[in-house]
Amino acid sequence: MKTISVTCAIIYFENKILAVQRSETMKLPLKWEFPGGKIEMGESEIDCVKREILEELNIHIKIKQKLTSVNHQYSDFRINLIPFIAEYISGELKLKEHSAHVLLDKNELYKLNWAEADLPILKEFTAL
Ligand SMILES: Nc1nc2c([nH]c(=O)n2[C@@H]2O[C@H](COP(=O)(O)OP(=O)(O)OP(=O)(O)O)[C@@H](O)[C@H]2O)c(=O)[nH]1
Repeated sequence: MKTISVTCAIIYFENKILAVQRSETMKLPLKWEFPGGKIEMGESEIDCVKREILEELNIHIKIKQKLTSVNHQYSDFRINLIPFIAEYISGELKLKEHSAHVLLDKNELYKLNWAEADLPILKEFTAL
């Protein structure tokens, strides 16, 4: 089965963490995730995550730390999800693809209905 490599960013924004909700028409509809997307051919992980955040949210970020990648099997694809902690630098936040966003304290993140592959990331991040 196909494995896709996807980067995502846990972004500190105004002292909170930004989470975004997938739209009804995306894969994993209405699940919450950290924004990001698929790595393009020849692209570095960091270039990918910065590009995706600019495309999806219209903001610039600075990468602070890489967390542990997660390999997860969904029913129809396998994902290698590569997480980074980042901070907001500039730009006006605009959702280009997602249906909603929230800014939460670290200890509130678990309340959302996360994409399954994000759960180990959430666990590692909240324990930091
Ligand atoms: N960006 C992002 N994607 C995630 C996370 N967790 C997770 O399982 N994914 C999955 O990773 C896949 C790739 O992300 P993407 O944002 O490039 O996907 P996409 O909407 O372009 O996919 P599609 O066009 O095939 O529906 C999606 O199927 C998404 O469900 C996450 O935290 N962030």
